Amino acid sequence: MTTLRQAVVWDLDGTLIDSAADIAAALNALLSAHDLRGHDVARVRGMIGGGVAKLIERGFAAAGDPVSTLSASDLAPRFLEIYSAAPTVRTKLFPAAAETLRSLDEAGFCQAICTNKPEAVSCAILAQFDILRYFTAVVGGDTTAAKKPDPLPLRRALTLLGVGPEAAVMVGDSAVDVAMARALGMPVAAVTFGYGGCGPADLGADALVDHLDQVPGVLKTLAPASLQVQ
Ligand SMILES: O=C(O)COP(=O)(O)O
Ligand SMILES: [Mg+2]
Repeated sequence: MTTLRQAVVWDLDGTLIDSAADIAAALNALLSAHDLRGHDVARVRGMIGGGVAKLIERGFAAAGDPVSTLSASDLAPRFLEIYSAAPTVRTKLFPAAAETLRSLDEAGFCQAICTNKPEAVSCAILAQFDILRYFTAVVGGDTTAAKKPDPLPLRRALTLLGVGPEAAVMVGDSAVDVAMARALGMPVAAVTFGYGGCGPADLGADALVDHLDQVPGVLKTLAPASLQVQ
């Protein structure tokens, strides 16, 4: 049996970490500084996944004060300052996240993160939960010139992993994850507990995952047998 390296590229928010409460707290602090009312966590969940500027744009629009894309980008550094000061107060790993990453690592898979969250705070959060060591690469929303759903960050992740798209599977929670993987012809699994916005079944993923401990089994069904790591 061949033992070619096989890779898993993970989304972060809504897939490995349940980060909505800390993101909501930072967004609400920013809204409050502009004399606007905040949103509850459930509402903010649906705003996550497009990167910081998109979150701000959605947050201000929902508070009744739409800001242009340009000023959402202007507000991004302040949001990031607030968020980066306390990114793991209420954030938790989803059940079995650490165990799944460890078992895939032990089975010989190489793993990367491809998130629209900025790279530095993503690495800080992964380190905080002691799972940074499982990733060969962390590609954030500010790492390349484009964000998901553009395939550029996924290409960067694969380059850093040293594999082609035929040897990798994407695991995410949103339409942007599915679209990005499709653009490179990569199989994609979607978690059903994430921040996807639409129903998981509507994402058009190749497989659905209700619990992260199902991921190793799902990888077997999605990856060509010739690439399976023994
Ligand atoms: O939108 C964000 O900031 C991050 O979201 P992601 O980790 O799901 O890409
Ligand atoms: Mg996500």
